[in-house]
Amino acid sequence: MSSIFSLEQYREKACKQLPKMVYDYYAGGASDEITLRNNDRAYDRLAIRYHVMQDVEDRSLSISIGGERIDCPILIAPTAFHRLASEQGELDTVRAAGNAGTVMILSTLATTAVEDVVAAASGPVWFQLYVYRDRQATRDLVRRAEAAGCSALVLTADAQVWSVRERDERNGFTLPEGISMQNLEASGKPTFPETEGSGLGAYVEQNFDRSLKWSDLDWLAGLTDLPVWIKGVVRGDDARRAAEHGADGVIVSNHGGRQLDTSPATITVLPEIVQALEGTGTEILMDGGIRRGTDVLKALALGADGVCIGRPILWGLAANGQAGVEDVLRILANELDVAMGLSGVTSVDDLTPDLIAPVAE
Ligand SMILES: Cc1cc2nc3c(=O)[nH]c(=O)nc-3n(C[C@H](O)[C@H](O)[C@H](O)COP(=O)(O)O)c2cc1C
Ligand SMILES: CCCCCCC(=O)C(=O)O
Repeated sequence: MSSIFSLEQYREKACKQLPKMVYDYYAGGASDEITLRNNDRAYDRLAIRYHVMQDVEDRSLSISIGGERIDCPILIAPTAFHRLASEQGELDTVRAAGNAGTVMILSTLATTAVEDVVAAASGPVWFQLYVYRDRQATRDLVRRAEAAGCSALVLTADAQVWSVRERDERNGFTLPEGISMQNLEASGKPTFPETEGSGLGAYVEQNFDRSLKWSDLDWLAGLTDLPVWIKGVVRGDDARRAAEHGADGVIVSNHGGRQLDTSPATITVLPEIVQALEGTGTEILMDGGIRRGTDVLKALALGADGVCIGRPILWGLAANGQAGVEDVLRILANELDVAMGLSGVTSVDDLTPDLIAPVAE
């Protein structure tokens, strides 16, 4: 019987086990980490106005997303470098995703090749795309993701310019010998720069396309038959533009507080984005600071079709590999199930905005 009951306990365990450079990279945010903290805290400022006497004997957490039915509305956000947390890295994560009945979104910067990840999967894998200055390298990534069997592409739009990440600078973040960005081997862009301080900024500077604009979303949507999502949106007008430029889905995200510090907590901008996308058929996911089932419930009630979690997956992975990731997903899903039952709701579709109210001061 596990003595871990919460995602916070997984974070504490991972913190004890991981080298400081890795823990800080996973845990950290941009600059003063204000958005990082606000992502978490914003859920506490919302109360759940629950119903009673609703017969909640039979409950289901299943949802349809991107044309697929999955058991659990908690998806795995794309995060780089899983082999810094466990030897099997992304293979552990994708096996856990399959057993939990959810989607894994694989990072461009995975430390396992997309072909190997999909081969180990028993559920859907989506591919997160960073657009490289070298468009042929970007096309190659798309073709590899398609050929491997990924079922959607997720274009990350909030990292054209690298943020200031003081923890990584202080620690001189680098990739250890033997760990590399496996999806970029073919395009000859696998190397992590040797620099003073963190190599992350230098890599992004050299490789990511800073000129990314809305017409590039049309370009990507025209390049592939896969559904295209855009990740990193925090405004209604941008969400609407994304839909106009061919996005099938939008991920409301501020990159877990790792890019523009003092950008808004994602749960606070979700209603604006839901409103902007009304009637467009564009699906909505959101991430940032989700650590409790009640956080998930609030996001779903305010109009997200599902949520993603980033760091808690890495904590599970570091603490206990595949079993740790499965346990993180199990704990959060169980908390959501309890929160739904106690709110008088039996299915995700029945979570509605009237359940949520600002906490009275
Ligand atoms: C260590 C780490 C690496 C990340 N790498 C990527 C990435 O490669 N691509 C991407 O689009 N987002 C990346 N993100 C952002 C996550 O996809 C997600 O937006 C964020 O982690 C959600 O917040 P949470 O960690 O509070 O759940 C990363 C986040 C972390 C913590
Ligand atoms: C190799 C440099 C880029 C790493 C990007 C991973 C990421 O998005 C993050 O937030 O960290």
